Parts: sequence; structure tokens; C-alpha cells
Amino acid sequence: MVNVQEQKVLLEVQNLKQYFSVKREKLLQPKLSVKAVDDISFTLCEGETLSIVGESGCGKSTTGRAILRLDEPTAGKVVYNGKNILDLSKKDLRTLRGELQVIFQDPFASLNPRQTIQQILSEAMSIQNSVQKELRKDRMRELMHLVGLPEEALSRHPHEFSGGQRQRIGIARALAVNPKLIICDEAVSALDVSIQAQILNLLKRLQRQLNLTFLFISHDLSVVRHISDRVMVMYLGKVVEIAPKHALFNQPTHPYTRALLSSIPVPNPKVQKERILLSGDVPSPINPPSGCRFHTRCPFATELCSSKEPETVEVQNGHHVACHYANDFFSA
Ligand SMILES: Nc1ncnc2c1ncn2[C@@H]1O[C@H](COP(=O)(O)OP(=O)(O)OP(=O)(O)O)[C@@H](O)[C@H]1O
Repeated sequence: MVNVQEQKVLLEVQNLKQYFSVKREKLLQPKLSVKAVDDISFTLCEGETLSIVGESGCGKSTTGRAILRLDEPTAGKVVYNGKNILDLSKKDLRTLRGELQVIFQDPFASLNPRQTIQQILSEAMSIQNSVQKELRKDRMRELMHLVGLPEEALSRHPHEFSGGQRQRIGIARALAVNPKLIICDEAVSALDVSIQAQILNLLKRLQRQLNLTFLFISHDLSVVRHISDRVMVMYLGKVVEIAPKHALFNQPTHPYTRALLSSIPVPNPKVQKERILLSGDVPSPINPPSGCRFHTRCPFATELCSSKEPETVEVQNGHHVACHYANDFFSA
């Protein structure tokens, strides 16, 4: 596991906000916005995998998109290698995009069906000018080896491959520009469990070989348990807990994290698990609850929780929790 304290910080997200305006239903209604990501901060160290988990709509993908400036963030800083990405000109951003890549759930949607794999990879290399023209063929063959596909795959089209193979092609395309940081947005969610494991193992191997850093977005805690060094839990646009993987799975502290974890099966049936059932739906991010956003669904909420937003407390080294009762829950 990566020791965060010894590692170089590659990405620092500071007070990031992403609000989206929504159409008013009535003319005189006040302006409304979806607070998809609301003042979140975290760091990502070189060579580590930080996962973001949480229920649908909690702001995971929006965080990834904001970092890459696929949507322009409302406020905050995204400092990559010492530079605030949000201050970069369009030209500098284009150059930097080579270092920051994204792998989506469905690579097929972004692979041009008329192009061969060779054309797809060649296009990626020429946009970023990542590999000299005369070296591109060799690099493509190398990429096929790296992702576990035969060289013959280069002359074929995306529809000739299975879902797992297409994800390997998506990974090869991301690697074609020599990235440092890859945002994997539900990258294995569409795959069968056995294929998922193969792709996760491939990502881990590539990480070691190429010193890659991953921001891994997933709603699947079993996948997150497999791949992560650290885990960040989001609820309604806020970070509620962030910790090294083992701390998060062995000593989940925020009631929301405990509820999420209580919904996954335990490998050892002899281990009795506390069950915290989440009642009701996630409230609207247009008008989120006051105080702690989770208080409307939290079985332990008090008056304080509905009136005051909790500070983030470090309950042990590198384990941060945004709950008024974090220390009590941690030691309980
Ligand atoms: N372009 C947009 N315009 C308006 N609202 C948006 C936009 N993009 C996302 N949202 C809203 O922001 C909130 C967070 O969405 P986001 O996709 O980041 O969640 P998520 O945690 O990735 O969920 P999922 O696992 O379902 O993808 C949701 O309420 C979503 O509807």
C-alpha cells in the first residue's frame, strides 16, 4: 500500500464546487442550482489509487469531470503538479490532457466503429503528439502487449471484440498518450464479475509498471476493496469520510459509511455485521438538508446535526470523518 505521507502529492483538490443551473418551473421562481459537488478537498499521491464511492447522484462523476475541466467548476482549485488546472489557458489545458486521461464505463460508446484499433490509437497519439510518427507502429504493438491483446487486434474494428477486450482497448487508448493520472469512471461496472477481476488486475499491474495514479470512481464496494489504497466516501456533494482502505473497511466511522458497508456481503459468514439500513431516498441536491446533509437519514442524528454543518475530524492518522460524533463513533 502507498504510504501517503512519503509520497509526492500529484493532485490537490481544494474547496471544489460544481453547481449546475436548472431551469425554473415558474417565471418568478428564484434561480435554482444543483449543488452536485459542494466544497470538497482531497489529495492524490503519485502512484496511489484513491476511490470515490457513494450512492448514485452523490457527485462522484461530477468530481472527475470537474478535475478534467470537462465541465467548468464553479469554484475551487485543482492543483496538478503545482499548477492550478482551472487557471490554464485552453492551449495549456490541451497539452496537459495527455497526462490526465479518463476511462469510462462503456468504451464502445467512445470508440469510432469505422476505425480500426490502429487508427484509434494513432489518432490519440497524433492529437497529443505523444509518440514520434516513425515510432508509432512499434508503440502500438507494445500497447497491445501491455493490455494483453494480440498484435493482430490492431487491424480489427471495435465491434469484433467482447466487452472486456473493448475495455482493454479503452485502456490502451488512454496509455497511448503516456498519462500520469487516469480517472476510471465506473470502468468495470458493465463487465461480468470474472472479467471485472481480470481488468482490475490489469490496472494494478499497469500501475506498478508505469507508476500510474488512479482516481477510481465506483458504486461497487467489492471492486473498491480490491483496487484502492485509500477510499473517499461522498454523500450529496460532500466528502463524509476519507481513509486508507483497511481503516475504512475495518473501522468505518461515519454512519453513512457504516450503512453503505453493511449492505455488502461479508466474506466470512461467522463474522456478524452491524446492519444500518438506509431509509428513504437521497434528498435533492437542489435544496440539500441543513446542517449535516445526512441527518435526514441518519439513525443517530441529534438536533445539532440538523442545525450545524460538521467539521472534518482526523480520528487517526489519515482517517478523516465529517460528523459531529466522529470520535465517539470511532472509539465505539
Ligand atoms: N450537467 C448537469 N446538469 C445538471 N445536473 C447535473 C449535471 N450533471 C450532474 N448533475 C446532477 O449532479 C448530481 C451528481 O451527479 P453525478 O453524476 O456526479 O453523481 P454520481 O455519484 O456519479 O452518480 P452515478 O453513480 O449515478 O453516476 C446529480 O443530482 C445529477 O443529477
